[in-house]
Amino acid sequence: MPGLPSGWVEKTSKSTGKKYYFNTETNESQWEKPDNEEFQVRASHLLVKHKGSRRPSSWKQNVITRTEEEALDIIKNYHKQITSGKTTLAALAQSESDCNSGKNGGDLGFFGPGQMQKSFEEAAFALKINEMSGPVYSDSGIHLILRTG
Ligand SMILES: O=C(CCc1ccccc1)N[C@H](Cc1nc2ccccc2[nH]1)C(=O)O
Repeated sequence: MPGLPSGWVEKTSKSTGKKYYFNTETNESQWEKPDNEEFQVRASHLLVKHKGSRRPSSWKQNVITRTEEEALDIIKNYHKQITSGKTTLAALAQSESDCNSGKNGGDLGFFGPGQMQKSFEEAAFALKINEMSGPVYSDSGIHLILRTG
């Protein structure tokens, strides 16, 4: 679990027994766990699903029938197109990603630990800013991940 930003502590409300968060430096309190930016990354991704994907359907194709091997060949081709400078991950995500985030160039926004599938999270957190992964497998299919923040 990501830590709390400095100054924040977790408390339990005496009246409701609910957990809340109190900042010992500012004396502010809030019900939501404060986001810890330093534990967050921002990333975009390009997803190629296959017949074994958790949800073998997408805006592009109602029923996805390609095999995992075929998906890997496609992802490797996209990886080559991006690393050669022929195109960008955002452009390919827009036209090719099997995830709706493709509409937004594959941008997933900021996320912290525990928010994405483990294999995706580990790959994204291992990247430097502006670095792109190789093929990353998740229950959704095979991804290319670009860390942007
Ligand atoms: O879960 C979603 C929506 C993700 C999303 C985030 C932010 C903006 C727009 C979409 N789509 C799945 C495919 C999928 N599986 C993922 C696993 C990890 C990260 C992104 C993923 N995308 C699917 O369509 O099966």
